[in-house]
Amino acid sequence: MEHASNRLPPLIIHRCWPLQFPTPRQSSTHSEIFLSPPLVFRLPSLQPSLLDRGERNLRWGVYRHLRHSSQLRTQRTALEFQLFENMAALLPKFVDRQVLLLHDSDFLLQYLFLHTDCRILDLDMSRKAAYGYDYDDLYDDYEDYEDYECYDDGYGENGEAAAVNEEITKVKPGLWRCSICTYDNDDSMSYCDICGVLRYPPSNTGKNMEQKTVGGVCKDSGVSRLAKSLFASPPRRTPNIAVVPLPQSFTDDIGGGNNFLDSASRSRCCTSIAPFKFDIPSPDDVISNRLHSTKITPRGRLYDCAPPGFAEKNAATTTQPSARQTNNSVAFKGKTISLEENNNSSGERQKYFNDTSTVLRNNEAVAGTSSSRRTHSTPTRNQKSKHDDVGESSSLANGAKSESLSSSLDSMSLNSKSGASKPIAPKKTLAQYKPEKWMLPDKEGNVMAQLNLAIVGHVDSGKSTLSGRLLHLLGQISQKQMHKYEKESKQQGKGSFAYAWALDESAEERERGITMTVAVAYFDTKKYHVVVLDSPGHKDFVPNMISGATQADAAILVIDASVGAYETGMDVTGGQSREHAQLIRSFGVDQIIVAINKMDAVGYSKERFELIKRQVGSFLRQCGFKESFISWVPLSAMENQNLVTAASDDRLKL
Ligand SMILES: Nc1nc2c(ncn2[C@@H]2O[C@H](COP(=O)(O)OP(=O)(O)OP(=O)(O)O)[C@@H](O)[C@H]2O)c(=O)[nH]1
Repeated sequence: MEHASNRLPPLIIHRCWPLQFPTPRQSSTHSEIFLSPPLVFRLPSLQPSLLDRGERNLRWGVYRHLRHSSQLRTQRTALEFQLFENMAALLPKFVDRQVLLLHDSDFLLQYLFLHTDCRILDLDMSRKAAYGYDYDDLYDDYEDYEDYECYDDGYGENGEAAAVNEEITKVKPGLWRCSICTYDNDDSMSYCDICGVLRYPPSNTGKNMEQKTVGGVCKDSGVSRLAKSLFASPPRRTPNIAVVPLPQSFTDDIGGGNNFLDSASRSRCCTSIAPFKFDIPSPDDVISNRLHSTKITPRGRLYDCAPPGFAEKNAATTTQPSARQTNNSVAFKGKTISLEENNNSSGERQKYFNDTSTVLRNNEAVAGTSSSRRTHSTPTRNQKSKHDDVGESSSLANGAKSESLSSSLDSMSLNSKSGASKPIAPKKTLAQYKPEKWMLPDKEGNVMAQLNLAIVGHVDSGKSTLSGRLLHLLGQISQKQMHKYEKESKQQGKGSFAYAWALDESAEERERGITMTVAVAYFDTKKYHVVVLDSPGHKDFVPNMISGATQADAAILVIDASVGAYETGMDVTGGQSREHAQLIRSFGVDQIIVAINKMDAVGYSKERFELIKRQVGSFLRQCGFKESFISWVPLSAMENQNLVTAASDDRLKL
């Protein structure tokens, strides 16, 4: 066995809560690295092109292939790649031993302890007892970590971990385990019966996704920037860090070497945000049956990452799996893109979409009918609203109309001096859309990769409202259900939260008017099963937010443009806009849409938008986001500006 110590200096591994990463130290005698064990470990060398330090180099596809491999995540530090290189040599042995079946990083730590000269500083006392690790009192200041008991992965003081984990990870024949909520589904299910997450790997691989084309997406339609961002793939990335290639045995082990890696990377890792797929509108009852919102439950993987007590704490306010049958709401975290973006041929946005046009060009998307357990029906066409939604739905259904909608407001401009926008009452009816061709599901293919999309941002920035509104516009929330939310929220004197109620399901969340747990919803695009992770914005629930963020492939950062609220969110001493952006990036998310919400509250001021864009952009670049991976969208979730369709208010046209 080749010991990593042959190639690397002794390594001290610190385990710590992700928010407490200190600066690693390196001396001539040893190196240090800080690991956040419950989070995602970026396996090295799985695909060289993904090994840019700033990139997310491993996605869930790989995890799933490795049968729910260890969850371990390293902070990006100068030393990270030392561990990566080390792991490149170690991983084949891991796979051989099937230790990747285990759920936590302890096996890695144990392995390194046993087979290398690494000095392992494990901050979990019980494990220290079990493994006999040395403990250095110098690091007592990490005692906070011990508060997070939910990080316990089953390793008891009696060293029964392996047996426990083996039992946990064992899936009975005829079942498959959801990677998100860990529910054991019947083999016939393509989606998790509890949380709706796409089965991966699929039971029926179907046609090669590469054979699908998505040409012409959004070209002519009135689709907004938000929708387009969801369709778009980011620019191709160029690796800038040399990588030690994996031994052949490892690539063989994980499923066919390059073929697998290519496949995994295509579907999961690197390049594309899925083509956006709108479910075909359907009658209320069908919608009710099709859609559901669920919180990630204590049994779910997300809670594995939360501090101890959170699972229990949130159990009371968490929608249990059964709630799926009674609640039609679906959490959607969306990106907003303006129609204008569609027609804009200049500037960054155009560049972005030029860069990201691969998917768009190829997409003839198709939406929403991929779920085998869903019932599809012909869209109803008799429920058109007289409200704005109708116009938007019309423009969504027929791209040509979007221009006329826009041109009808040509006299307006994005200027604060033009005054506050005319208040528009929340829409009361469900728009029924006639889906465009690109919205329709890919009937030819039956396999979709999964894209996890997190919605993050400061408390009260409008994340849930934006999500609920989008779901409504997309026909994912029925008219009947929306009326119910409106009625109930008004009865509680919280009428403005009607859309948020689609996501904030628990009594406590509704009472307090804040999201407390991550809401999960989904929708399908032609090639992707998009899982929406609606994160709480209150700082008290950062661990919950993290639990969602660690799953994310892409994110929408919602910024409240209101005077005072924006500044608070960006405050260095607790602004959650800042913290969420940092966290999202540190968890490997590099594609982000900044949704500058509540533009109505600042009179759709272009100056305000530009100010926020400049300041937040600067901060995001500091966080490590690349300019080309950031998309900016001014919008008003409440007034339905720049969501699914282009803004009807010219002041929002950039
Ligand atoms: N004026 C205006 N108010 C909005 C807009 N979007 C949301 N709001 C209001 O902002 C308040 C908070 O909205 P939420 O959707 O609950 O915000 P959130 O970010 O989900 O809140 P947390 O999940 O608790 O962080 C509600 O009263 C909404 O009505 C908008 O576009 N314009």
